[in-house]
Amino acid sequence: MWRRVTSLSTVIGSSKSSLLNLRQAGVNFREAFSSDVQTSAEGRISPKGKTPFITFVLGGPGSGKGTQCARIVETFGFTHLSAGDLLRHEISLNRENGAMILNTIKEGKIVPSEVTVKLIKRAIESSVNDKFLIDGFPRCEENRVTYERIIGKEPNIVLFFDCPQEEMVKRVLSRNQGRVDDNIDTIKERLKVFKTLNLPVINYYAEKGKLLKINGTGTEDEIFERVRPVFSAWRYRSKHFGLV
Ligand SMILES: Nc1ncnc2c1ncn2[C@@H]1O[C@H](COP(=O)(O)OP(=O)(O)O)[C@@H](O)[C@H]1O
Ligand SMILES: O=c1ccn([C@@H]2O[C@H](COP(=O)(O)OP(=O)(O)O)[C@@H](O)[C@H]2O)c(=O)[nH]1
Ligand SMILES: [Mg+2]
Repeated sequence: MWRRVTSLSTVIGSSKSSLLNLRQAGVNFREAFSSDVQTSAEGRISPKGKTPFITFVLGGPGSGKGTQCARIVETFGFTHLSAGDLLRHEISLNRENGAMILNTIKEGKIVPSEVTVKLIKRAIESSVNDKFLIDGFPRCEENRVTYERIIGKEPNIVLFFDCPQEEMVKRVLSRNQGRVDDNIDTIKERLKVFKTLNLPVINYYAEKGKLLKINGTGTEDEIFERVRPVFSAWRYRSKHFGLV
């Protein structure tokens, strides 16, 4: 089971108290906020020569990943890499994999890991930033293992937006972005894929002490107030201890 992070909602005040609350919530700080992490055989992947600080953002379809990522970008200066957006961009460019990606998304299945990881790697390498939110990835164990093999490091922390299924379905059906997968049939498949393939990845990170489970219900503002302490703690640590 993942570690419960319900106390996040009560974290207010200084960044120091945020750190304490997060520690009580079971976050492994040595692991989560350390810049002393492995790099790939090809060397460091950040253009600044620094190992980037990577946050994976997970949750079911409609759990609010993209919405909260936009808020984190605005407040904490991260670069948002949505795996789904990177894949949709490939479709729009009519690249060789475009048709395969489109069909996979229509069916609510998972695109082959190497395709997605290469897009993520390219986006990280072409950015001048050194802190990233990777949204909607990894979606299965094979995604996770392929990422670690190609990128050469694990994420520093993993956010999981926990949201009831009925709420996720309601949000997706009213998203109105013209997405080919925002229909009831594909949503059913996406929910199945989430439960069977993504939850094991979420549990894996919980076991490693890297998971921050966030209650994904309530207004966008309320949810962001649960997210904020995570990054306030990160900023405090990076300022005072010189870590990324
Ligand atoms: N807290 C919230 N309450 C109600 N609707 C929300 C909330 N957060 C996001 N939404 C809306 O729900 C839909 C799905 O949100 P999104 O961030 O795209 O989720 P995800 O990236 O996890 O699929 C969007 O239309 C978004 O505007
Ligand atoms: O790493 C990823 C991310 C997304 N997708 C595909 O892209 C779709 C949409 O993903 P996105 O993250 O945009 O959906 P969200 O969860 O935000 O609704 C998924 O259902 C998958 O078919 C994938 O195959 N691999
Ligand atoms: Mg999204």
